This record gives sequence, structure tokens and C-alpha cells, in this order.
Amino acid sequence: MSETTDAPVITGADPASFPHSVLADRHPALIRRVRDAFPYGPEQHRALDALLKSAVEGTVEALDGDAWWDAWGVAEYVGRSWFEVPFLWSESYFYRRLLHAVGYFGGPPWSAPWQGVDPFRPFKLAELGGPEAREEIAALDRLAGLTEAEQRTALLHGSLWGNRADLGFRLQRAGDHDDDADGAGAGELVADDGDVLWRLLPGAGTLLLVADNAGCELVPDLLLVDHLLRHGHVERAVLHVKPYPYYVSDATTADVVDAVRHLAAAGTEHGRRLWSALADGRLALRAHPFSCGPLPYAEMPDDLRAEFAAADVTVMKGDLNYRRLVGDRMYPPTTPYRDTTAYFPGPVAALRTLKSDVITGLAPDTEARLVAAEGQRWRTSGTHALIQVRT
Ligand SMILES: O=P(O)(O)OC[C@H]1O[C@](O)(CO)[C@@H](O)[C@@H]1O
Repeated sequence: MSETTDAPVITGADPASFPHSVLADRHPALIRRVRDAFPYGPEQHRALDALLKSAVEGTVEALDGDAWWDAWGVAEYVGRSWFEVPFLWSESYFYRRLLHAVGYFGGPPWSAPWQGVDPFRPFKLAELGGPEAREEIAALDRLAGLTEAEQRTALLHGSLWGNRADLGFRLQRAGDHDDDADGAGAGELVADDGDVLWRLLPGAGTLLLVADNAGCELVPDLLLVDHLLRHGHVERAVLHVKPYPYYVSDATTADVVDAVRHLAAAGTEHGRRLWSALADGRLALRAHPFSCGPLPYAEMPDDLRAEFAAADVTVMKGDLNYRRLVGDRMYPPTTPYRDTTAYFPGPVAALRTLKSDVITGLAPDTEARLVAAEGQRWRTSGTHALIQVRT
């Protein structure tokens, strides 16, 4: 057995653990937020009540009539506590249940008025209309005075730190009355393979970017893609988004449309170029069903594996994609990133702020310094980030 498969799979069984707090506190808070944001009918309120009870006290149940979900191993976990099954699985299951509760998947069209209504849309739109999004646009003027290499690095870091505070994370931080992870400034990079990434890009044909959150993360992701296309670092980019709403703020096609329109409406040249790149196919969108599956990428289906294999480099954004990429396990932090991603069918970079327990690829002195300064808090506080690349 190797270090990578020996490491325990993360669950929420320990009441003092981070995953336990997500399942016990964050999910109920999210149900309340969604309930308050929409004039749902009695059926949806009843379903949300049932979900709240199940999520906190209950066990995993089969999702009747949901053949799509059956494919992800629900049978294996039926009857077990949400807190005991793999955290990666239970969190994803929660989002699927939430969408069922609000009628997102509908039924026959004539009886499914809420079908396709994104329960997180009000939060996403509020973010895109807020001060942080305005600051992102204002920062574009400052970029213009930099060299191309400086611009590229600034945009890479913008994309990286855009992942800092997804909406689900903010929800919990607000509850904790601790806003140190929600500020505008960047924190520490615990690993930085940025140079390795640039070396992979010159002449690279296709960049595959697996997006994470909408709004203030997706906008800098798109600005980075625009820059790489414009300066010939890549010929083509494929942006993988979620086929349906997920993990509160994860980007869907509708969110890409909103972000590009946002850039275009602000009168930026970036918005116009992205619009053209979408029109002529240099920027393509993809929404693979596995993107909303509760499994690590090591278990991805063959067609998705072939897509990653065909890309010159894949960039995985965000915490959840990192967990899925390396496996949601409690690794010794110095476990090499290259070992945990050895199965991946091509060069793969991770751009992630640290918002859950999983970590690999740390230098021993970095880990020692972090632990001495913060105990284990650095793993989940969102104040640290990493750029890791496996060529
Ligand atoms: O939006 P991101 O960066 O993927 O972060 C999502 C993360 O938030 C959580 O849901 C809670 O922090 C994690 O479990 C998850 O990995």
C-alpha cells in the first residue's frame, strides 16, 4: 500500500472536525438562506423541512426516481449517517437533495414551474453587482501599465485568490463573526509552481480550465483565459462548468453568460474579446455530468479522461476540485502532489485557496512553520493558497 491509499478518507464523524461543522451548521444555514430568498410554495417548504431534519439527525436515503444519482453509489450508503460516509460524498448528496427539494429537476414541464430555477442565483447576482466585482473591473486599468509577464502573473494570482471566499464559505465565516478570511488582500502561498505552469503554456494548444465559483472568481478566470488567448500562450481554451447548480456558487453556463455580459456591460475590451472567442470556438464551454458527481477524479469516466488527455494542460480551480483531484483523504501534508495526481492523464495544475483539511505537496519546513503558527487552522481558514503543477 502506498502513502496515497493508506491515508484515511475524510468523514464528518468527529464532532470537533471541520466536515462535521459543514454538515451540522453550514448546511442548515444554507437551507435557511435559500428558503428566505424565494417565495417557494408549501410543497417546497415541506421538502426543505424534511431535508433539514435528515441532514442533521437522519441517514442517507435513496433518491426515488433519480436514476442519475443512483449511478454514484447511493445504494452503498443508504441507512448510514450522513456524518459517517465520505465527506466528499455526503456534501455532494446534500446539494442534490437541496435541488430536489426546491423542484429544480422538476418533472413533466406542465407540473414543474420551478424546474431549472437556480436556488443560488440571487446570491450569485448580488456578488456580481457588488463592490468586489466593481473593484475587479477597476483593477483592469492598473493592469494596462504592466509588462505582459507581469500582467499574466497578476491575472493568475487574481484567478487564484478569486477562489478565496466562495459563497458557502462566507456563510460560515459570517456565522463565526470572523471575517479575516473575507477581506480583499491576498495571503500566503504555501506552494508556488507558477513558473512551471508558464513553461507548460508557450506553444500549448489547448488549455482546459475546470472552473469553480461564479461571480468574483469566474470573472478573473475569464480574464486569465482572455489574456492567454490574446497573447498566444494557448490557441484554444475549454472551460468546464457545472451542468447544474452545486456547492452554492459553482459556475454553470448561465453564470458564464452573466460574467461575460458583466465584462461587456462595463465596456471592457476583455468582455468583447471573450464574446468573440466564444463565437469563433477559441473558447468552448463544457458541462460534463461527472462535474457534479460525488467521486474523486481518479474514478472519472473514460470520455472525461479522454478530454483531459487531449488537453495540453488542465487547470483545476478551487478547493472542491483539489479534493477531487488528489482524493479527499487526510494525507501527511508532505505527500507528493505528483504521487496523488499520478493517475491523471496529462499535466495538471491546481489553483486553490485552502478551505478544507486535504493538503499534499508541502515542503517539511512549510508545514512545520504553519503548524507552529496556527495549529491546524491554516488548512481551513481560506487565508492560504497554493499553485501546484504536475507536468
Ligand atoms: O468553492 P471551493 O473552493 O471549491 O470550496 C468549496 C469548499 O467549501 C466546502 O464546502 C466547505 O469549506 C468544502 O467542503 C469545499 O471543498
